Parts: sequence; structure tokens; C-alpha cells
Amino acid sequence: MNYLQFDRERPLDLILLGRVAIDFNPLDYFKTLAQSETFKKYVGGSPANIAVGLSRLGKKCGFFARVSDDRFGDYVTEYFDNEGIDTSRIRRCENGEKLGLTFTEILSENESSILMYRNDIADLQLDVQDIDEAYIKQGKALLISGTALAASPSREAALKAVAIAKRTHTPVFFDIDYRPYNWKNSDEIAIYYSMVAAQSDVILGSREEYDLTEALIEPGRTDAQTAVYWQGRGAKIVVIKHGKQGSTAYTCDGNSYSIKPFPVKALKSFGGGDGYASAFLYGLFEGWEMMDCLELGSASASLLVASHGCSADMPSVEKVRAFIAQCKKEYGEMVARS
Ligand SMILES: Nc1ncnc2c1ncn2[C@@H]1O[C@H](COP(=O)(O)OP(=O)(O)O)[C@@H](O)[C@H]1O
Ligand SMILES: O=C(O)C[C@@H](O)[C@H](O)C(=O)COP(=O)(O)O
Repeated sequence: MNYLQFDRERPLDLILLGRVAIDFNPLDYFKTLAQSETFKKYVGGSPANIAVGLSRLGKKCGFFARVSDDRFGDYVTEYFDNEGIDTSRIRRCENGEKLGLTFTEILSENESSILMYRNDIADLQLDVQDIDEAYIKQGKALLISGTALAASPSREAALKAVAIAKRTHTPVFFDIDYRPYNWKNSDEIAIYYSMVAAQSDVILGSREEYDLTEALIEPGRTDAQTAVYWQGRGAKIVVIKHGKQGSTAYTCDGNSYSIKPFPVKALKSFGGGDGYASAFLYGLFEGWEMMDCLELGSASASLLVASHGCSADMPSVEKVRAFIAQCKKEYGEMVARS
């Protein structure tokens, strides 16, 4: 069943709004951040990773962002150009704001953490004037990354993009993407997350992220209650992720579909969410059955947690399919589905 109607005439598949940043992942991992001495640089930022992921899967992405007016701004923009992402709406900051830097710590395969440098941050300078209807009308869907709601002027820019998307019948995807940095308090998180969730067609988040979103409405909901509530406000698909336990997609016809991670030797515990989102959304654009969307998402997530990078390790469709086939051969057809 197709839960979403995409206008196939529009040239861009997904337009994303949010941060483009830089990750520094330790090459001498399984040590503390203090002990690690050598880091590899990658383009990062959850929505940037998703854009790269979707591009590698063959979809055309555009991006609303502000980046620093320096060599790192050049670096991320050139990287996007090389990946085939449209950078016509990526603008430079005018007052010296800097790109976000994320240093990661990989202590063991399931103990990772991230340390973000986000003061005077470029991505939150996205302005209402950067958002134009003509561009949004070129996209089959718009993705809002929740961190863009943390402060003005990016907050208003994101809300303007959602308003235009609604008016132009552009489906809205909301990746809640909670990062504690830059938020002032939990009330603001709940207010702005719930405002965008109520206008979204697809919502993706962890249980913790839905708890933050629902804090002023009704704390302590179950996953099923969460799904029913947002579907009552128009969501067609509500995806709730539980890390290594797997994830469930609740669809507006009252069904739910669950998937588990594909078995893999993990290297780190971050990056899975972005691999998952890009491959799951790819399946939606292709009009696949929900279980097939989840399977591709979960398999891509497994490949990402087994990789050193995030953006740089986003797989092609062929690579994910080969991985799924290999797992089914080794563990049986129902691997991840049972
Ligand atoms: N150790 C792991 N092995 C395999 N897959 C994993 C592992 N940890 C997470 N994943 C996959 O990554 C997905 C997203 O992870 P999760 O922690 O829920 O979100 P996020 O990365 O956005 O915080 C999970 O639904 C799962 O498919
Ligand atoms: O989102 C960021 O700004 C940092 C990411 O690039 C980072 O690599 C990461 O944490 C990925 O997160 P996840 O996919 O949500 O686990």
C-alpha cells in the first residue's frame, strides 16, 4: 500500500533542511577521546549523512543549509557536489559563524559517544530568506532535521519550510534528531518538536525522542499510543527505533511492522540511524511494501555501525542487497524479521 503520494514530475527526490558539519572519528579507536591521537575527517551532521546515503542509493537530493565562509565550508560543499547533491541552496555565513565539529569516542563496539563543538554555529544561521517556495516545489518531499529547531533564525526557517511544504502538497518527513547542544530547555524542545510532528507525514525517532516531543502533551506513552496520537494529527507513518532491539513502523491503516538489526560485527554505535533513515526513505520513494523499506533500512544501519565513517560509508543499493542476501544465506530467510 502507498501511504504517501509523491509528485513524480518534481526533479528532486528529497530536500533536506538542517546541519552540514564535520566528524572527526579516531583511527586509534577503542581508547578514550583523551587517549586517541589520530582522527579521520568526514562530512557529518545527521541530515548531511542522510543526503549522502540517499544519493548513493540513486536519489536526487537538495539541501537548505548555512555553512561557514572558510575552507571547511568549501570542503563540505565540494563533497556534496561530488556526491551529486544540489548545493544551490547552501549559503555562506556572513558574520564568521563556524561549521560544527564532532569528535567521536569509540570505546568499544557498543560504547561510543560524541562531543560536539557548536558555539557560534553556522547551521543555526539558516534564515527565513534562505527558504523559497520555488525550490520546495521542486522536491517530492521535505525532510526537517529536529536540531534545526533548536534556535532562531534556523527555527523560523524550518517552520517556514514546513508551512510552504503543506501549501504545496509536499510530504514532510521529520527526523527528530535530538542533540542536547543548543537547546535552552526541555519546554522549548517539546513545543517545537510537537509543532513539526503535528504537520509531518512521516516521523522517525527513538523512544527517548518521542518522550521529549510528547513531554507537554502526555508523558509516558507506549509506542502504540504515540503512533495513534500522531496519526490522529495526520502522520501516515510513525517509526520508533529501539537501538539494538530493532524498530517498528506504525502505519495509518492501523498496522505495525517490526524489524531487528541484521547480525554484524559492530565497530561503533553511532551512524546506524542515518543509514537506516536514508535506506528506509529510499524504499518509500520506490513505493515498496513497508517490510521491504524496513529491511533495507535495517541492513544499511548494520553496515554503518560496522564502518568507521558515516557519510563516506553510505552503501549503494547493490551493496545493501548483497549484504541482505549473505545474511539470509547464513542465518535464514527470516533473519531480522523474526
Ligand atoms: N549494534 C548494532 N548492530 C546492528 N545494528 C544496529 C546496532 N545498533 C544500532 N543498529 C541499527 O541502527 C538503527 C538505529 O539505531 P538507533 O540507536 O535506534 O538510532 P540512532 O543511531 O539514530 O540513535 C537501529 O534501528 C538498528 O537497526
Ligand atoms: O549528527 C551529527 O552532527 C554527527 C553525525 O555526523 C555523527 O556521525 C552521528 O552521530 C551519527 O548519528 P546517528 O546516525 O544518529 O547514530
